[in-house]
Amino acid sequence: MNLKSRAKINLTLDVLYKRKDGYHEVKMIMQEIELSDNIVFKECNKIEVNCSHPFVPSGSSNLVYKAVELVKEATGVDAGISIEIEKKIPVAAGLGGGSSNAATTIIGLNKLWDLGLTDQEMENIASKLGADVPFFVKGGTQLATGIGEDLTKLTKAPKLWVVLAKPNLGISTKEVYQNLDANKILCHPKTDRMITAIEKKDIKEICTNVGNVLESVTLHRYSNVRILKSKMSEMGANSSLMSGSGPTVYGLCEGYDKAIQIAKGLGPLSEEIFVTKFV
Ligand SMILES: C[C@](O)(CO)[C@H](O)COP(=O)(O)OP(=O)(O)OC[C@H]1O[C@@H](n2ccc(N)nc2=O)[C@H](O)[C@@H]1O
Ligand SMILES: Nc1ncnc2c1ncn2[C@@H]1O[C@H](COP(=O)(O)OP(=O)(O)OP(=O)(O)O)[C@@H](O)[C@H]1O
Repeated sequence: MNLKSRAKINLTLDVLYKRKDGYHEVKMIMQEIELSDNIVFKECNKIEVNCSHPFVPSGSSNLVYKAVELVKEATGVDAGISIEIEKKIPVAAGLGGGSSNAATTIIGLNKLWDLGLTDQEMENIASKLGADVPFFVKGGTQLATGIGEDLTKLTKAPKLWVVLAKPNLGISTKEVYQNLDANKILCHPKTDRMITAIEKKDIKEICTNVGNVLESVTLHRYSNVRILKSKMSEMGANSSLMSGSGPTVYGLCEGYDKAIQIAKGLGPLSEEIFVTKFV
């Protein structure tokens, strides 16, 4: 069996405060995009996870392996599986690639092993793997609160093209959160306005209200992320923003031709550029 494992961007990402457990209380709107990895499931008598990407581990330290173990633990199934991850989503990029692979694994095993898990049960398993993982069980457009695991599905957002540009550096999400002072955030995104804009399918308002407080950490540190963001807007994207903890920057466009034009223009500045769209 083959399943697509799609990436996400953060349309908004607000941090409300730092919790006692070290995590941050967030309020963010996540959007699934078409850019995807391919996950191949094959019958096997033990757990095997392989990925040929140089920065992604094979074997037991891969999030996918951990997802298989958790599904087995939660359901009592005694079976093996061989999983191959064909990577296209840039790694350590702010696009949730590993989280998506883990969620797709839970969904895939639920089908293959006929487990009858509900979305809520799959989200509960997913939340043990990472803050971003539960989102990918249902995908689409969702409001995420808590550390990212309290999810509310929103109306489907209107179709927008997305130009993604990933500078040649990997970023640790943990470090970015550690370097954020939640008491000194100057500008919080207007999440509620974004929700209304999505409900009304108001593209102009959606593009006006994107915002990510983690930009204050990553843009401050890396000039190439700053440059990519401003180039996207200069070249005519309706808006541009960093996704997650970065370093990927995205530009939103109403038309495919504009998105392609921007992607071509960014060519010399970034090795990994993709044109994709909202799911
Ligand atoms: C930046 C985002 O990708 C936005 O969607 C997420 O908030 C991060 O999600 P993620 O990568 O799945 O995060 P995890 O793997 O659970 O956590 C990585 C590290 O990020 C920090 N972390 C994560 C989520 C959160 N709400 N507060 C945090 O402080 C913690 O230090 C944690 O050790
Ligand atoms: N299946 C996987 N796919 C990608 N990375 C994985 C996987 N399993 C473990 N990892 C490790 O997780 C780290 C983060 O990779 P990932 O691509 O998920 O980051 P990200 O896009 O920044 O995630 P997020 O947006 O959730 O913070 C990488 O350094 C990688 O080695």
